[in-house]
Amino acid sequence: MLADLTAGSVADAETRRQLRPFDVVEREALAAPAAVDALAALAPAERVKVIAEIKRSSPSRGALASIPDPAALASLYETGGASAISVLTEQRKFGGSLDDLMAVRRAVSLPVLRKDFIATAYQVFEARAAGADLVLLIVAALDDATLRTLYDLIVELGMTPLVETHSAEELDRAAQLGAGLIGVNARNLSTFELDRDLFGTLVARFPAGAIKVAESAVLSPADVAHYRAAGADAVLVGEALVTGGDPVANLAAFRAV
Ligand SMILES: O=P(O)(O)OC[C@@H](O)[C@@H](O)c1c[nH]c2ccccc12
Repeated sequence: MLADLTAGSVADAETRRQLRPFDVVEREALAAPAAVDALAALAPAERVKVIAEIKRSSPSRGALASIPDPAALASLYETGGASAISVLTEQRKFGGSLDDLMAVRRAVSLPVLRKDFIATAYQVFEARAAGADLVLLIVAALDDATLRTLYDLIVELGMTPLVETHSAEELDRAAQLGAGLIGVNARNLSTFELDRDLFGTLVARFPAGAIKVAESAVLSPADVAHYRAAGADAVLVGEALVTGGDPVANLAAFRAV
């Protein structure tokens, strides 16, 4: 599934490149307003930081929410105290787009994450041109050379990589990069199995100074407390916020942990 999602995202980017060639997107990326410092926004603090996600559907859960106005939802997330906004831009299974990201960019001053299956430089330049401040890199989807190349490009463009892992070996690969923002996804992106305890199992392997993000499977404040107790600096929440009614109230409850 992860290979299929990555191949699909790369293919869709290739289609876009036919209309907007690399040099055009590169020029737009270099002309974009400077990226926001995401590490400062997500730095460890007294209270857990929340990365609030805009996600319409997923392969594991199907349709979640139509989200006709992602900018309005992002504004509610900002009001609710989110520290960053994650925007799914993968279209085939998650119903997202770069248009969503650009709309969110115009609506909030928080750091914005491009959540997608990134495997090419073109996709990184697209993210910057659209106003992203962070870009997701999924360790399991990339070989070491590609991971290194894309990591360096994201940093070179002034953005922050969120390096996502799902095993000890992948966390060690993230540490090798010198990543300052590392996530552990409770969800296995190939089998969809969920393991909220994986973060706690791996927390000791985070490099000193890296910001520790627990991703997925937060359905209640108790889940946030579980990740916080295990050492998470931040949590990444999607489904519970897009399906759970009042996002401002939900965020307040998550942050009160
Ligand atoms: O909806 P949840 O269980 O709160 O999960 C959010 C987020 O962690 C999840 O959407 C996610 C984490 N890593 C990803 C990589 C690709 C697509 C999606 C994801």
